[in-house]
Amino acid sequence: MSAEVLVDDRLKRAQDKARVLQEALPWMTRWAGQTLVVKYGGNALTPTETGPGEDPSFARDIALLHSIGVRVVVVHGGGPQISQLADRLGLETTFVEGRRVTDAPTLQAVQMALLGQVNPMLVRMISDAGAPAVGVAGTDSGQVMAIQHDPRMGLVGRVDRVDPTLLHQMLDSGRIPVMATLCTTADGQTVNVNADEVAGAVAQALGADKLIYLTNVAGLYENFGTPASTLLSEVGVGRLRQMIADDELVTGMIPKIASIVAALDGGVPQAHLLDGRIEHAILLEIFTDAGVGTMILPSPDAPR
Ligand SMILES: Nc1ncnc2c1ncn2[C@@H]1O[C@H](COP(=O)(O)OP(=O)(O)O)[C@@H](O)[C@H]1O
Ligand SMILES: CC(=O)N[C@@H](CCC(=O)OP(=O)(O)O)C(=O)O
Repeated sequence: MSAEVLVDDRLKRAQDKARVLQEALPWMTRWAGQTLVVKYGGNALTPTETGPGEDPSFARDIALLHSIGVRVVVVHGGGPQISQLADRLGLETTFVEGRRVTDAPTLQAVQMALLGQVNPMLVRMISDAGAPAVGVAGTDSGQVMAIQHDPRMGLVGRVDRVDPTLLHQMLDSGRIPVMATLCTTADGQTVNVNADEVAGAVAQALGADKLIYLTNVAGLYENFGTPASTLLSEVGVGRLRQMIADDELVTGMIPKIASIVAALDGGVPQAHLLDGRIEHAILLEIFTDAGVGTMILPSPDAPR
């Protein structure tokens, strides 16, 4: 290759980077000082034989958002990691409408996987990326209180209320709270709560400006699992209500969409469903004009 072609090539790459920066800058200004709740689904991590799987690009994205002044809270799941551990312990796994039936031994597996594996791993990854992450659980200081709603589900709760005081204090002091979704009932019982639900309730209690769910699909599909399946790039809460009423949602999408509807009804202005397995999914969503995944707005004409 001639010297001119090489110089040309370097110039083009530098110009591409300059274009990316130019596109990102207004979005950086727009999001500085805003509060973002990111729900990191266990499905966005690929579990390995020895651990829950790692994702340094996610950690670097979170650290970058923090460095430009975004107040970030990470709420994580770990469903596949819990199932893997339960399987090793010889425990049977049963899900009802996207929620795990949880008896006492299963609750121990949930605690081991979330508090012993996934939470410390995410805290370490974000810290390694240069940002001050702090591991917390819904049970800490009773910040997420839950109600045992269905005896058939066992030690499973639904969020009753969130006290955001501790989270605000951590955000005010420049920390990134990373929350595991074990919660407490009024009589002091620790319960397993679906992470989508906790993320939505935390976003609402914090008055967050954006709620992002990272999962293992490109976004929300109409006619999911059929040849007519289509990705929705933008959708209003009204359409989501219709999908729930028409039983169009299955498995893990049920708690996700229900919690997004509740969060937007509770004042969170926008939510996103993104494929967390895509490198830099969050940055692509926040810092590009086109965005990726599915954007959910209270109404079609709501501000972006
Ligand atoms: N309409 C839909 N659009 C996209 N995914 C759907 C839909 N309905 C059900 N799903 C399922 O929801 C899953 C994501 O939920 P879940 O397994 O709970 O992930 P996570 O661990 O990220 O919370 C997808 O892998 C997909 O199989
Ligand atoms: C009650 C209930 O279902 N709790 C979930 C908590 C983890 C979770 O929600 O993980 P994902 O976000 O990866 O699905 C569970 O036990 O799997």
